[in-house]
Amino acid sequence: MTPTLRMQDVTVRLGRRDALQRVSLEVGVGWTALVGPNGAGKSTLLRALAGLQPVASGQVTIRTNEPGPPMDVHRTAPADRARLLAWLAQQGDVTGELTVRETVELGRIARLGLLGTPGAADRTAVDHAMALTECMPWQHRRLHELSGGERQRVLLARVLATEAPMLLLDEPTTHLDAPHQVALARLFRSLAHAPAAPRAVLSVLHDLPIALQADRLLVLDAGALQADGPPTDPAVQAALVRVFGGAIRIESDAHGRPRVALALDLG
Ligand SMILES: Nc1ncnc2c1ncn2[C@@H]1O[C@H](COP(=O)(O)OP(=O)(O)OP(=O)(O)O)[C@@H](O)[C@H]1O
Repeated sequence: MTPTLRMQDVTVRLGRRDALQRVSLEVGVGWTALVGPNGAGKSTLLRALAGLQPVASGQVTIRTNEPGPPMDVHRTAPADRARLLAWLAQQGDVTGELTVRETVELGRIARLGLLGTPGAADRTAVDHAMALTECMPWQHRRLHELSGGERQRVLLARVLATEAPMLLLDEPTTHLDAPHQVALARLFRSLAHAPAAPRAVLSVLHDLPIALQADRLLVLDAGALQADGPPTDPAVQAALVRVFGGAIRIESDAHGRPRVALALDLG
């Protein structure tokens, strides 16, 4: 069973303001996109779900198929958490001196712990993650020798190498060109719906055309959840237009599927 993350009535205080205000939601199997304007609290919400951001009130719990009550994510040991969920930071957090392969291997070390010895399964997971993100050709290059988009794909490979059932991805499409954004959207959908081991994929996205391909949208504004549902839900679409201040329009394509357009009236 894929684990489920549950956020109950969570408030996060940053400085003098509430970056999250009494947010409740559940994240389970499927591809969920978290969207909202700059400063809405998306990264804060993702960090709180990952147990990396202390909360002022409320609780985040993980339910697995282990017997017993759900675990409080903020009280779970880092190595146990790493087996359940993987997090892609908004700003790359690894040194540029490492090679691409060494960087992707860090994803396995988080899972093994520093004293664990990598084996054949670890090498296979690293190779597979690099193949999925098309990083294999640069495996011996150092991170600082890569372009922004190439580096982003390596950091994503590190997350995929963990083989964690829950992926929390903060702006995974940053720096990517259009073909690689589309490839990532396909990858998220296939990971979320893999018949043998479906995963929970939660991605913060500014690319609304890509976000509308997700199974579910969470619309956040000013630290509060404004809508939660599939992209076809009129309440979700209305919330999107509202939180982006009318800068976008939601239209229907020839098959009745929603698509987003920038309201490009420059006056
Ligand atoms: N360390 C901090 N101290 C005080 N306020 C902070 C701190 N970090 C973030 N904030 C504020 O908290 C709010 C939420 O920030 P957060 O990074 O979660 O937003 P976001 O939705 O991810 O934004 P973006 O789309 O720009 O990445 C913002 O108003 C931000 O200015």
